[in-house]
Amino acid sequence: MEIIKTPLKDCVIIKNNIISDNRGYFFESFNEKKFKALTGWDGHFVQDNQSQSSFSVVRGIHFQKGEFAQAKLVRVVQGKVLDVAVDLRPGSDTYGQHFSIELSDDNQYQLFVPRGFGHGFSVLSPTATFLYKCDNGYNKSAEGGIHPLDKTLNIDWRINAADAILSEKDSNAPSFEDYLNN
Ligand SMILES: Cc1cn([C@H]2C[C@H](O)[C@@H](COP(=O)(O)OP(=O)(O)O[C@H]3O[C@H](C)C(=O)[C@H](O)[C@H]3O)O2)c(=O)[nH]c1=O
Repeated sequence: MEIIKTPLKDCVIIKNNIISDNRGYFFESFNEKKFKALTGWDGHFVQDNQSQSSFSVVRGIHFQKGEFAQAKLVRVVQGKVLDVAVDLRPGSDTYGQHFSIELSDDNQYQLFVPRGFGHGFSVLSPTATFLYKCDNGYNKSAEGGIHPLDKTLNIDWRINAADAILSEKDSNAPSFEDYLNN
């Protein structure tokens, strides 16, 4: 396992050690001791989630508020997505900035999205199966969101925005400006 820093402090890429042989491949998809030693993170994951989406779906930008905020360790086990983390930490030098990375069953990269970030992804393959660990449980009443096509965030989802498939919740999410003003 190798940690690669991103321009957003504490948001890091995990490059896994893929062990291949004549049968296929093996890698440790999560090892708490190694992960904590390499990242310095002192949290604990309590929930695993899985979703499957079709091409051109965009899920996000989501976060949970306050004490219910979640750090996430995200990966793709089938297909390819563009994964995006948005720094929403008050006082952060990179507040409002985002980092995007292609996660796929080919590169087997993972992204650690700390608490205080918004998160979303777009699907670049016919289907994508997305898994992620959370260090805090789901709390519907603490959910927050920003419209993924927001002009201020100006995220290039690498799909045709006009074809983006959004949930009703995401279609009605506030703009970044409205988020800032609330
Ligand atoms: C997140 C979550 C959802 N749900 C239920 C609520 C809905 O009935 C259904 C779908 O929820 P939602 O449309 O919010 O799912 P996504 O759009 O995939 O949202 C997730 O994907 C983006 C990219 C994220 O980063 C968030 O972790 C998460 O919000 O699952 C649960 O029962 N537990 C959960 O932890």
